[in-house]
Amino acid sequence: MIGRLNHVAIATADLEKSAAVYRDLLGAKVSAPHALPEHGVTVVFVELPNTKIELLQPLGDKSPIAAYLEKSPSGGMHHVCYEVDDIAAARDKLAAAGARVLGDIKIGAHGKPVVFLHPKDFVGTLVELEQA
Ligand SMILES: CC[C@@H](C(=O)O)C(=O)SCCNC(=O)CCNC(=O)[C@H](O)C(C)(C)COP(=O)(O)OP(=O)(O)OC[C@H]1O[C@@H](n2cnc3c(N)ncnc32)[C@H](O)[C@@H]1OP(=O)(O)O
Ligand SMILES: [Co+2]
Repeated sequence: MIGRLNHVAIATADLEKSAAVYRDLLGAKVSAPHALPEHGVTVVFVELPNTKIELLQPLGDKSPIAAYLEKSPSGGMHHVCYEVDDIAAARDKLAAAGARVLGDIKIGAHGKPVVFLHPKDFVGTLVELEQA
């Protein structure tokens, strides 16, 4: 079902400082910050030759990454995103198998449909699916 690794997301309380680590220390191509109020995050994209890193900072008072940062104030790996050909079919198949699907399919940071799967059903890792 899953295809390419689309991105790995890292939660941070200080987006500017984290972007500087990737840009200035690691020498990566780093975007300007994009606010995504529908997702409750501001994101910076780090372009790597074979995938992307998303640096995420909470946006608004109901951010889905706020509780994570309370537990890990220095930040950390938040989710992995795999590409699928048909996101509705993937969601339905996983839900039928008993996996917890978190909310509805939404349009994600790359303008494509995305949906999240509960970390407790995926080896302790929050999984995002993105339609390729
Ligand atoms: C940039 C836009 C978009 C894109 O296109 O790429 C994005 O990536 S947006 C990214 C942010 N959006 C989301 O994360 C949406 C989905 N997330 C959620 O629905 C919630 O965050 C959650 C996963 C259900 C957790 O909700 P929360 O209120 O934080 O619940 P708990 O704190 O009670 O956590 C329950 C349980 O799960 C563990 N947990 C939580 N988050 C993670 C995580 N990221 N990775 C691994 N494990 C996680 C948490 O520790 C709890 O465990 P226990 O303490 O053992 O119960
Ligand atoms: Co993501």
